[in-house]
Amino acid sequence: MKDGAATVDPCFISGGLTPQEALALVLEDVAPVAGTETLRLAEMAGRVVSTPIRAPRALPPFDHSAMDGYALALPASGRSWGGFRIVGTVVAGRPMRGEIAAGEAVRIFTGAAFPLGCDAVVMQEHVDLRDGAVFPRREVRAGDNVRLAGEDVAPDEILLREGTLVDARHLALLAASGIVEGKVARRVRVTVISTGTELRALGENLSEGAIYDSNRVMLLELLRHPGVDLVDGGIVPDEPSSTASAIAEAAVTSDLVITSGGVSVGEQDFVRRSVEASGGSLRPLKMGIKPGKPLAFGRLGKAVILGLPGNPLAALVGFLLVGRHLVARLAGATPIVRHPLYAVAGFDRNASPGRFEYAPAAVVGMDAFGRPVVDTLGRGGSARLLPLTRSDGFCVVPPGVQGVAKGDMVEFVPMATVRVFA
Ligand SMILES: Nc1nc2c(c(=O)[nH]1)N[C@H]1C(S)=C(S)[C@@H](COP(=O)(O)OP(=O)(O)OC[C@H]3O[C@@H](n4cnc5c(N)ncnc54)[C@H](O)[C@@H]3O)O[C@H]1N2
Ligand code: MOO
Repeated sequence: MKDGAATVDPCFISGGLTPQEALALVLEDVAPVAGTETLRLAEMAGRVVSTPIRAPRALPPFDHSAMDGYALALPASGRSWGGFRIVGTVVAGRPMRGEIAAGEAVRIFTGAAFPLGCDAVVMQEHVDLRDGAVFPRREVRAGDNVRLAGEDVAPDEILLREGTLVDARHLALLAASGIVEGKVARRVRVTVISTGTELRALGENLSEGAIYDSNRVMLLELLRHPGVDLVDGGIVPDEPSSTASAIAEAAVTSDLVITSGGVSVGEQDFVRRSVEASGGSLRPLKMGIKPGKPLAFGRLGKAVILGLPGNPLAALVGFLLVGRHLVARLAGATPIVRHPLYAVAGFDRNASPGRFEYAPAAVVGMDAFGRPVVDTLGRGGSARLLPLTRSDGFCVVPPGVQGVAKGDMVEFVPMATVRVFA
């Protein structure tokens, strides 16, 4: 494919559901957690608004000047030529008493309450001053440089909708409105468990055939957020009873249990059987993706279970495509609509029949049109971590006959979005 964005040939989505279809099925099955708490303003950052917050007052609360200059009381004719006698000064925080008569002016500063009787503000750069009067050098119209009470927010208007993930901008809006506290959804409790007899925790000795557990620290970091009550569920060996009891225990206190490893088809893949043995269910998602195909989703009691594959890149992609959305849904956050970004492929790659391939890629430059060019950094593989650390995101190679050729536009998912609530 040479021109335009790589499109998906539906005949080739035979390997499973598209990521969007699989996510929609999963989210259909998950409801936001019940329970709210009331928090002080600064503590609301990173939390999800559970009840709409309305404006107790207008913003701005009073008419005021947008510039340093002179507030003019225009004559009935509306003309602004000639001199306006300066009768006082008004600064921010100290409103002026009394009313200004037509033909008079007040020295005014940005943020100062607009004096009664005045019609407009002229910037100080646009006037001449003579004999205690101000002479505008250009026409001034009523309303110029005046910010009216309520022009930003009307009283009782909704400031934050239910489902808003509170960030610095929302805190500023609430503070401007004088709101000291607000109701947010309770934090979502997520437990992360690594499964695998070969896994060792950091600090332990590596015996023959063992590796250090790297998924847990990665997933915990991707989940670290004020809206998440994180639990490190440790490592469980590939053994039915310990896997079952670790998952069952976590499911009692957690809204979401994320496991990695043990979800594939081998006899040593105990996660599904463990969840089922405890009375829950866990099904492969049948998502047509590479890596990450063995992803599984289910329930145990009230908890949602997400089984990520063991290979680190596959676990990360599973978290990108499903895990982070599950947490957002459980928290009651309004889904963030992100339109796909595209970049110019600096590489050739065959498509994987029936699978969307997520290939770590780095931005390596710009083309003649100023568009970013991305490259996939040589040989990848779902067990490799080093190329991942050198990448800026993922290129999505869609299923289709042609694959991607140098110069094609490919979807690019920035690494910054591979996080909870991102
Ligand atoms: N016969 C088949 N074998 C496999 C298939 C398949 O379809 N048929 N799929 C392969 C794919 S793709 C993946 S991905 C893996 C997923 O398998 P599991 O989720 O069951 O994962 P494990 O077998 O437990 O581990 C896979 C790999 O990852 C390493 N691992 C596991 N946990 C961690 C961790 N916490 N930190 C670092 N590395 C971890 C583990 O040692 C294995 O090397 O299955 C393929 N096989
Ligand atoms: O999910 Mo596996 O790592 O696709 O390669």
